[in-house]
Amino acid sequence: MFRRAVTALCYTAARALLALRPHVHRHLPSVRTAPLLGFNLDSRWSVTMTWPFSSFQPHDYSLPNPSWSPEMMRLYDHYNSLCEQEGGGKSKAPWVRMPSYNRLLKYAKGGQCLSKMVQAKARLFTRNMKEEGASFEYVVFLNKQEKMCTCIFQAGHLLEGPPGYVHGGAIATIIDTVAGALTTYLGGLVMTANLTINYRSPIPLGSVVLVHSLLEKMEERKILIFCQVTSSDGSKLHTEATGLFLSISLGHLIGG
Ligand SMILES: CCCCCCCCCCCCCCCC(=O)SCCNC(=O)CCNC(=O)[C@H](O)C(C)(C)COP(=O)(O)OP(=O)(O)OC[C@H]1O[C@@H](n2cnc3c(N)ncnc32)[C@H](O)[C@@H]1OP(=O)(O)O
Repeated sequence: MFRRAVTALCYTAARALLALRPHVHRHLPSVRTAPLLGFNLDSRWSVTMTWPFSSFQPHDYSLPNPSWSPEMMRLYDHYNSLCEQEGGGKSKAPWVRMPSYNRLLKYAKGGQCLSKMVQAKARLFTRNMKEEGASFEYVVFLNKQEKMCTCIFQAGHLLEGPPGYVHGGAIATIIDTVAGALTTYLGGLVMTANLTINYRSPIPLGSVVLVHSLLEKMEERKILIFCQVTSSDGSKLHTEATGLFLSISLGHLIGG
């Protein structure tokens, strides 16, 4: 369901971008979408394709790869078993796995002065490492009923800060990503306005932790999120954070 919603969002955004930039126009099949960037928990979205840009299906990085540790796999299997299954099984299950690609918009203008070369090479920060297991390995599960996300995060060796532990900026990044995913689901296109982080205990490099992200308050364009990073068994608190996200227009993103 969420995958379809994200696809519809990407599709709608792509159409708007392409309308602004007719010289890159391509044929996009017709699709029934909700209003532009208007995610709604109760809406029923219907799309006839899985990827709006071409017949090429991008790699979904939220699926297991050989670098995932047994603990990562155990948690993945656990949350996956609580999910809606493709084809209708457990359709009432509140959890969905969120797919994750290394680009959000293929033709995003990305501000006013992004060159074609930069556009072509642009990649999502958390998905830009070719070597599996070297940096951010993660999968985000969304609970639609509880309006929360849980991310299973395995921190690779390139994320070192203090010797043997994860860099605080990398922790901030995964928190921003998980909270950003939740707020995108709740509020459409968003940007982080404020992130306040308390680092309570260091995260060992290579370990698997859980990043929980929960809606605290939603007031017009403002979405307030509470986050906790814990050890995989929940016994140790590593990090706490609050994030303020603001719904934005597509024009804000592309410098219009
Ligand atoms: C398209 C396909 C998508 C597919 C999707 C798939 C999901 C895949 C997930 C990936 C997840 C990645 C997640 C990365 C998320 C980033 O990393 S975003 C990058 C980092 N953030 C930025 O660069 C943002 C830079 N800042 C800005 O652009 C602007 O300041 C903002 C945040 C958009 C706000 O500007 P604005 O819209 O003009 O808002 P403004 O009118 O100033 O303020 C509105 C209200 O908010 C309040 N406010 C604004 N800023 C603040 C603040 N910092 N603190 C407190 N209050 C504030 C104001 O006081 C005002 O309040 P009221 O007066 O209404 O009560």
